[in-house]
Amino acid sequence: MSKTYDMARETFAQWGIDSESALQRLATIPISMHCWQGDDVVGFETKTGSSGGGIQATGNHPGRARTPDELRADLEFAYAQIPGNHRLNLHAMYLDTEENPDRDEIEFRHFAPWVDWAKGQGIGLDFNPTFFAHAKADDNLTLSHPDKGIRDFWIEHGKRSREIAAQMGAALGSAAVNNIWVPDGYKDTPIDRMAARARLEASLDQMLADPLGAAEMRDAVESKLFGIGVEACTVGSHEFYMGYAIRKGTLLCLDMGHFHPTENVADKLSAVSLSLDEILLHVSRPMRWDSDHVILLDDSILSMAQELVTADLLDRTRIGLDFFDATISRTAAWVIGTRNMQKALLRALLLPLDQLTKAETALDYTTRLTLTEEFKDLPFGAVWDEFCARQDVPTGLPLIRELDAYQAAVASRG
Ligand SMILES: C[C@H](O)[C@H](O)[C@@H](O)C(=O)CO
Ligand SMILES: [Mn+2]
Repeated sequence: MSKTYDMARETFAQWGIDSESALQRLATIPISMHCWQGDDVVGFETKTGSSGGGIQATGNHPGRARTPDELRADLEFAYAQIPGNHRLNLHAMYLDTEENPDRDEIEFRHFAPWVDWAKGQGIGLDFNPTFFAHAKADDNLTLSHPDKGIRDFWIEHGKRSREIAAQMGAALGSAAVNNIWVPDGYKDTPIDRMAARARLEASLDQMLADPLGAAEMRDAVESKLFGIGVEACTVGSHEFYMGYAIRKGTLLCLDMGHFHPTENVADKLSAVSLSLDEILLHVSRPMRWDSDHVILLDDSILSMAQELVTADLLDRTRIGLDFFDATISRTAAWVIGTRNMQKALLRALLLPLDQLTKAETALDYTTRLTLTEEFKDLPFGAVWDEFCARQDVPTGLPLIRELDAYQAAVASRG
């Protein structure tokens, strides 16, 4: 134990906070790191369509992973710089096979190398059907397309994705979340929103009809406000999916970039959790729109972590990340973003909750404000450094040296 940590431990103890319990709790919280930060959401299929689903990585920093092996090597490096034991969130378009199955033909075996690798790493996997970057998504309509043939194609893709997720969960002994994000929408004002939403609902019902075991997989549905090319209407809006998740018992995915920029997504956690068993988060940093910037240790992330702790939602929330920045080192992006999520959680775990709730219940808002502001000066950094040291993960200058050296080693990738 370092001297600095020892002093910090004393300081927190004076406020009635046990930093050791905070460290122990933090070590048990897995973050599901998204594979798509490593290759700018390109995937490993032979591309058949132009639709990017309105999401777009910008930048051309050297080092993009071009193969599953390169992506796994980058992930291994990133995990080694992140304290704790985490998960990988895979999209269906990241299959690893010599075959070229269409989306409605994918099977578990096309992802077997990922499962073997995850076993070796001791990490869990999560999964996502990919309803974009395909010729049959070029109308910006998939599960809600007026053409039954197109809807059926995507329903089959969705069913297969669920089965793959369930087999991943079974193989790894840890339930995989299968998150459904559908980019469907209209660039200009539609006449019949109801018909599109009714079609989406009917398609989802068919996709989810098979009740797969909760020990192997859990379904999640992700809403969105708008995307490039679907500015006027997104079929799978927040209200649509909140109702759907509550009625059907799926997880609701709250992506921090999928709301009006001034909305406080952290505020939604307690509200929706009263009607849902579990929540999935896509922690992101929207800048003016759903720009998917790397998350900072900023107010929005701190509030999110604080809500998870104060509302006692950690055991009912799967924390996933969703950002992609191709203007910086992609491995550094993963490491910085994931560590920031952990740092935010640590700060929340180090709050004097009893004192704060007592003050609030007594309507003593002066004490509540004094406490939150005084707390900002406490030595969180020393506790974080101790956490990293115990997990044998670098901080400060040694971390920067690691990140730079890895980036230099992958920069020659074509
Ligand atoms: C690649 C992801 O599925 C995607 O980012 C989705 O989760 C999303 O947030 C779309 O805006
Ligand atoms: Mn998302």
